[in-house]
Amino acid sequence: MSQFPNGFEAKYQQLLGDEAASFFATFDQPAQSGYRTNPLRPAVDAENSDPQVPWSQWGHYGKVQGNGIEHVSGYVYSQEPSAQFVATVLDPKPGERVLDLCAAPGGKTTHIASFMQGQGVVVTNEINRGRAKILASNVERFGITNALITNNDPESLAAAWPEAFDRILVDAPCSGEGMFRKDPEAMQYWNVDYPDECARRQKLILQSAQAMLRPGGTLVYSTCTFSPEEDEQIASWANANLPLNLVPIDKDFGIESGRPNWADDDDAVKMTARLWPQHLNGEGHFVAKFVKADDAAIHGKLADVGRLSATQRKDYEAFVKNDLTHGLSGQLMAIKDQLFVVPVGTPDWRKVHVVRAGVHVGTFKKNRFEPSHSLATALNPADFQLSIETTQEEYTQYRHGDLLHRDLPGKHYVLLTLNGMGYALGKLVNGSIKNVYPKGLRV
Ligand SMILES: C[S@@+](CC[C@H](N)C(=O)[O-])C[C@H]1O[C@@H](n2cnc3c(N)ncnc32)[C@H](O)[C@@H]1O
Repeated sequence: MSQFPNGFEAKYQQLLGDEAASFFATFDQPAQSGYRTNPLRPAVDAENSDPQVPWSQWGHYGKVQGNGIEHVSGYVYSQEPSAQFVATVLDPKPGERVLDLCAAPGGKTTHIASFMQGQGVVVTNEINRGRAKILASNVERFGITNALITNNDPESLAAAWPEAFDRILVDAPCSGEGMFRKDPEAMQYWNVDYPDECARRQKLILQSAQAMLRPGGTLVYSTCTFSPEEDEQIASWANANLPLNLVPIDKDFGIESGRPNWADDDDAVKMTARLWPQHLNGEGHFVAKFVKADDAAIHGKLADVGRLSATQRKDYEAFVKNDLTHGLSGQLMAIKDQLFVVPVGTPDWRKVHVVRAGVHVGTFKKNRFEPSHSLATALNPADFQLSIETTQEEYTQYRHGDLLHRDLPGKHYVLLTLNGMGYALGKLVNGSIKNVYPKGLRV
């Protein structure tokens, strides 16, 4: 049997009774790994023999290679199977404005964006600055073009954006018991009082989160812990004390209801969902879904984006005409010599700390426009006039910083691909493909 922190075993023995033995036995089994394929990318390999995660549209069991082209080019995202239930319950729709409040490293954000198909806005926030940067790089790698990435505490966001969102996900910081099997180091923070400590923070986060939800909007609260203090008891508290009403979650495939006897016999928590490792192939998770009373349109101002000068517009349009198959969708925004495209409907961000808005399109130089590496991840081969397939050897050489050659005329920014998957821009000039791979990314 695994080495648990003091008090953990006794607590779950008492809570689970007869079921405790099968629960503890799961800790001697390997953790379940999974990944999702990316519907924002073209289906380059429709045949996938890895078994499907039953509750997740794009989900499969299996491991992703960190340095493989599928991961580097954002065709897959590694995510534990139970975690894939959360955005499925949130059920975001194209065109909506969605907030992922506790978002790094970006597992749920990339899943949310998969449902939104590039339409609407996903505001993805992370309180921790270092983790917000990791979130930004994962958003970019996955080819998400309709995101506003922010780095704020929930209270400041609530002050800036009252009732501004159709859907909100609170994937709360928690005691992480459901991850003990996957990452035994997570146990070191645990003590018998830790769940109560986390619950106090979760209540504060939920208070701010509900203030940002429009009437009639949907809020999903999730944790990766087993502790009733952070699961059923938080759901019951929010249902009773915030303007949020629990709504039922469809449960199948061994997913169970929350347990009323762990929340003062509040029957409403039967509407919540628990994923237990002894009942399905996945780690421990808890999910509750709420709707805010009354229906109404989104409130709040929209971002005022910087307009392009006539010269900038001409240079950008020349680039689109020469190198892309169509203009970029969204609102173009110039900040000095930098060009961005931000999603239509982005809320006014003047009072929040933005890490990245939409996609960095490129830089205006004297009489020309230089596209950014971000376009290699934001766009797909069909969006470029020319995409050039490379060999595995050329892929390694180019990512190292070398020049490539092709017997092709003209001057174009091209997308370089491996197995049909884009990984970098190249600058084709009369047969030479000049290396424009960012120096910081070279390997
Ligand atoms: C469970 S993790 C999020 C995982 C992420 N949703 C995903 O799917 O990849 C919780 C996040 O909440 C952040 N966090 C910690 N304290 C917070 C607070 N007081 N308010 C908001 N977020 C907080 C953590 O930095 C962490 O990134």
